[in-house]
Amino acid sequence: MTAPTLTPAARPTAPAALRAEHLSRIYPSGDGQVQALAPFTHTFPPGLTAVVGPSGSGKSTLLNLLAGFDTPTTGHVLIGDTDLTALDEAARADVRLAHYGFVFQNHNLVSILTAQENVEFPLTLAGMPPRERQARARELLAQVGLEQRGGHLPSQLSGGEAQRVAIARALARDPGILLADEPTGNLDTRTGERILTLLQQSAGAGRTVVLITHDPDIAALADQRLHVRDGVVTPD
Ligand SMILES: Nc1ncnc2c1ncn2[C@@H]1O[C@H](COP(=O)(O)OP(=O)(O)OP(=O)(O)O)[C@@H](O)[C@H]1O
Repeated sequence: MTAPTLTPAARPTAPAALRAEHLSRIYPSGDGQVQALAPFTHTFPPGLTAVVGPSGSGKSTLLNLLAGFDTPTTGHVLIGDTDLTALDEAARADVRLAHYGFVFQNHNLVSILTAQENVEFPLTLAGMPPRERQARARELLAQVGLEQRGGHLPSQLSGGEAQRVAIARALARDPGILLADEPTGNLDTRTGERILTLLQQSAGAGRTVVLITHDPDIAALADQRLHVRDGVVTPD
């Protein structure tokens, strides 16, 4: 099978600049505390940024803060002119829907929905009419090479196929920012490379893609790398 390609239809209309300013996170730990992320300032450029580092170094902490899933101890996350950290949860959820797509290690597809329905789901939430969203979901599944699998449930898909559906779903609303937490972690090398190709194409379409990976070979293919060690983030 030839490698799937993402067409211009999957491009975000207005890429949003993602910036961390003096972002840090301290968690309570027993009687003391752990600095999961030391103060970190960085503008994420459009393209693919790999976040690498040993287990427990702070990678997920950083991603959760960038997504607004967690509240920083200090600092801000800026999406263009919007300060995500200054918003309440409802407003953060709106910003996430408008600007972010997410891909997780365990694809997080809804088990009782078909691949097609999973991709349609965010479009349903956005109020897109049925015919339009069905066509959009079909197009996205074709772009990830799964036009024949729309009627399959997640349990009827391989791990790599399910992850491709998850990418199609993440791209459904043309987000400017795609955050991916170990999306290749459960996959064999070849399947992982195929997922990486899709992420690279997403990034090539003008998105800001941030990818957590343990795999140095995958990190080497990113446009830039952030190395995390004991909560300290250092660019290449
Ligand atoms: N909710 C929390 N409460 C307390 N400590 C936490 C919490 N989340 C993370 N930590 C701690 O913060 C540090 C960084 O954790 P984090 O999950 O960000 O690492 P990671 O690099 O993503 O690890 P892995 O690669 O194993 O997923 C660790 O010491 C972890 O135990």
